[in-house]
Amino acid sequence: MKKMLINGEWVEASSGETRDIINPYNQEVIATAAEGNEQDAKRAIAAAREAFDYKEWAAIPAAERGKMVHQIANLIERDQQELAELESLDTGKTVEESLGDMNDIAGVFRYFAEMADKDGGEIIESPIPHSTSRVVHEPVGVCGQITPWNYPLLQASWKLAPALAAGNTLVMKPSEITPLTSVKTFELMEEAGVPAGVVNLVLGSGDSVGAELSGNQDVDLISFTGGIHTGKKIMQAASSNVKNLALELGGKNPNIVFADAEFETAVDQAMNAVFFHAGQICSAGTRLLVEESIHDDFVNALVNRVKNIKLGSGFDASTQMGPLISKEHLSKVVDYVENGKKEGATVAIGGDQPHDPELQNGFFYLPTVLTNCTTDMRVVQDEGFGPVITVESFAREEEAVRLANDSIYGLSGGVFTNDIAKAERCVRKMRMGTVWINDVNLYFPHAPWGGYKQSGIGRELGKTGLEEYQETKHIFQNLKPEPVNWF
Ligand SMILES: NC(=O)c1ccc[n+]([C@@H]2O[C@H](COP(=O)([O-])OP(=O)(O)OC[C@H]3O[C@@H](n4cnc5c(N)ncnc54)[C@H](O)[C@@H]3O)[C@@H](O)[C@H]2O)c1
Ligand SMILES: C[N+](C)(C)CC=O
Repeated sequence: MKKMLINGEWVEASSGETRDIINPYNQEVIATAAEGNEQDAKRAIAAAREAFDYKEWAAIPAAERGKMVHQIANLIERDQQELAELESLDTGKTVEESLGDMNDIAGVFRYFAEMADKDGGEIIESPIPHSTSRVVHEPVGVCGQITPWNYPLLQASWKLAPALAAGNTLVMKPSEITPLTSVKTFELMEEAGVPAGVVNLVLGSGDSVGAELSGNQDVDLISFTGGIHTGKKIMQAASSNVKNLALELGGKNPNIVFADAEFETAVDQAMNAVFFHAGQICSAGTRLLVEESIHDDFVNALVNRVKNIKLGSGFDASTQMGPLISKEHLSKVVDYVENGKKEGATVAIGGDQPHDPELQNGFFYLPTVLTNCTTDMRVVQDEGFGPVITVESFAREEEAVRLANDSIYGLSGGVFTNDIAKAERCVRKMRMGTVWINDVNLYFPHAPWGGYKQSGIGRELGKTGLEEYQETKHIFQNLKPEPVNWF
């Protein structure tokens, strides 16, 4: 039984309810987890409040917090194989991808550990005679953190590491369908010496635990990664006590390929952009925009490569693409493509579930390329979150940028060209939080991550990622206090 960590104790749900955790490759039950509810969330919030307001955590020097966060990184590195296998069991992604995630995750903890004691505040030149003025950064308080199923531990690490480094306490709710690596990591945080009540883990559904975290008056900040519709609900709930709010939402990310790009690289990266983790990536380059003069050659080359993508178990070293996360999500991807066909898109390859008998117990969908797409189609505008790429063509640079920006989302985008000036012109006009030139889907702890437009509010990672977990306080001191005699 996977339990919840509340105030330093591993507990079952107060209701006694549990949930089966399913392997998306074969639908086997891989674990049973406590299914918490609002009452469990309330207890965890109260513990985090108490730990922040009245326990020794607030007095621990920043350097000590930094050491603790470093130790979490050490333990993640020690247990990376076990964590990677749990992540692959839970999500279906290949163990190779999960090992890459674990390496990134340890790096995130190290990055924020290093930052923990580097901020000594700032002296302001006071305009008032005989006074001093300075700015200090303080933790926000109790943080509610809600994470999705596609990168369960990676997305959690982007929240846990800065929150702890900045001196907050927290309650995390992972996706109810992928809690395994979060449970293990909370065990590691205990082992690293994080005091009781500072980190709390509540398992359960978004409607109960997630809604409580978003609306509860004792939570000072809510940090959410997930879909746009949930993000809007959380934003509304967070208004009840004007919480600090960080939203990392979805994307419908364009990848522009100009005729002068290095052809083989652009084809290869167009595939990397969308077929890793079966396209279940917020920044997946699902909208391919190809210059007219190379459109047909590009599509042919892409289809020839896509034919060879090997689907299978994440635990088989030859597998390149695993299943989708769940039956419900598979049926959404099926509907998304079927609607695209009705709208007039042509299936160049894929467009169906595989017929291979070995894949029939898993939630597989074939890697799919849709051509004859136009920007007004739902299949081009909506985030499908599956292994599906739509192809549009353009004649001129301005048209490529206009098509790229024609979206409610603004998470990420790519440009492939050998003309540096053209690349720079394009990326400066693209309304997205991350843009890549001649590359795709790169992220690292030092650079901020987040979205323009409806892809979110705020930034994770980088210096900004720490600042999200800090309040800014101005301290003014009068060095020559005397009556003003105004009244
Ligand atoms: N921008 C990013 O960095 C980023 C990263 C990863 C995933 N995502 C996005 O996440 C989405 C896929 O994840 P998902 O399907 O798990 O998203 P989701 O919005 O369905 O769920 C995310 C989390 O929110 C919880 N939740 C659901 N309803 C809630 C409510 N009413 N109140 C509070 N919490 C609630 C869920 O239980 C889960 O833990 C995609 O849209 C993807 O683009 C974005
Ligand atoms: C943010 N990222 C790219 C790690 C995962 C998005 O789903």
